[in-house]
Amino acid sequence: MLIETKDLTKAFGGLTAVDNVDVGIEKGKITAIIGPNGAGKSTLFNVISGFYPTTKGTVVFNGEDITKKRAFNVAKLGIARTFQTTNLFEQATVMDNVIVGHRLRTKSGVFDALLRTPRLKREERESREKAEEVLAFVGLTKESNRLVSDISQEAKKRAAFAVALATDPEVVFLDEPAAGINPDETDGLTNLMRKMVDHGLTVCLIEHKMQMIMEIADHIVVLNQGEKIAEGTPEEIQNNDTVIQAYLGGGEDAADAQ
Ligand SMILES: Nc1ncnc2c1ncn2[C@@H]1O[C@H](COP(=O)(O)OP(=O)(O)OP(=O)(O)O)[C@@H](O)[C@H]1O
Repeated sequence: MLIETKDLTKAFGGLTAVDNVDVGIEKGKITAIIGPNGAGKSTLFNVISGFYPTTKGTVVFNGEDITKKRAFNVAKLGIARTFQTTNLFEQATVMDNVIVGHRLRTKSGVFDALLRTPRLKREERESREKAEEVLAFVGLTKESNRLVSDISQEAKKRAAFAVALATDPEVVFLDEPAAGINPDETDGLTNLMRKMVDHGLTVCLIEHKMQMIMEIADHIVVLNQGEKIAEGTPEEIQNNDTVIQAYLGGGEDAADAQ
C-alpha cells in the first residue's frame, strides 16, 4: 500500500469526526471515499495530509510514519491535495497560480530574490516550464494567461488539479472535484483523473456523484458517522446492505447521488 492508516481518529471536543479508521490506498489506483454529509470524509483527508493533528492512530506513507508531520512537510513528501472550494487566487492568472504551487519544490529565499541570483533565475524558469507542462496536461494551455476570475467553473477545477500537479506529487487527494459542474464537464474531469493514473499517479477522491464514482473507482471506502462501514469494488459497494441502508437507500444523499 502507498498509504495506510491504522486506528486513525480525529476528535473535535466531544465529537469524533474520524473514528478508528483503517484505510489502504494502493499505488496507481483510484480510491474513492464516500459517505453521507458529515461522515468525516474531509476530516480524514485533513488528518492524512497533515492539516489537522491526529487524536490517535497512525498514517504511513511509502513505509514511513508521517502521522506527526504537518501539511507543508507532507506535501514535500509527495502528497498533494485540492479543496472543496477551489483554493485559487482569483485576481491572478492561471499560470501564476500554478507557479506558486511549484514553489514548494524550489529553494530560493529572500536574498536570492533581492540579489536576483542565478539560482533564482534558474528556479523561476523551471517553475514556469513546470507550470506550462501541467497546464498542457490538464488542457488549460489556452487559458494560462487569463485571470482565474474570468474562467469557467470547470476550468477552475482543472486549474486546481494543475496547482496540485505542479508540486510533483506521487498521490493526489481531490476533495469533491466534480461539485458544481455539469455531467459533460464531469466526464471531462473523469478522463483527466484516468490520465493522471495512466501517468503513474495515485488518486484518492471524495465525491458525492455516485455514477462517476462507480465508473471510475478501483476501490471504495464508505464512512458513516466517522466510522468505516464498508470497503470494496464498486460492485461490492453497490450490493452491500449496510451501505445501502446508511447511504444509498434513503434520505437526502440518496437523492443527491442520482
Ligand atoms: N474544524 C472542525 N471543528 C469542529 N468540528 C468539525 C471540524 N471539521 C469538521 N467537523 C465536524 O466533523 C464531522 C465530520 O465533518 P466532515 O466535514 O469531515 O464530513 P464530510 O463527510 O466531509 O461531510 P461533507 O460531505 O458534508 O463535506 C461533522 O460533524 C463536522 O461538523
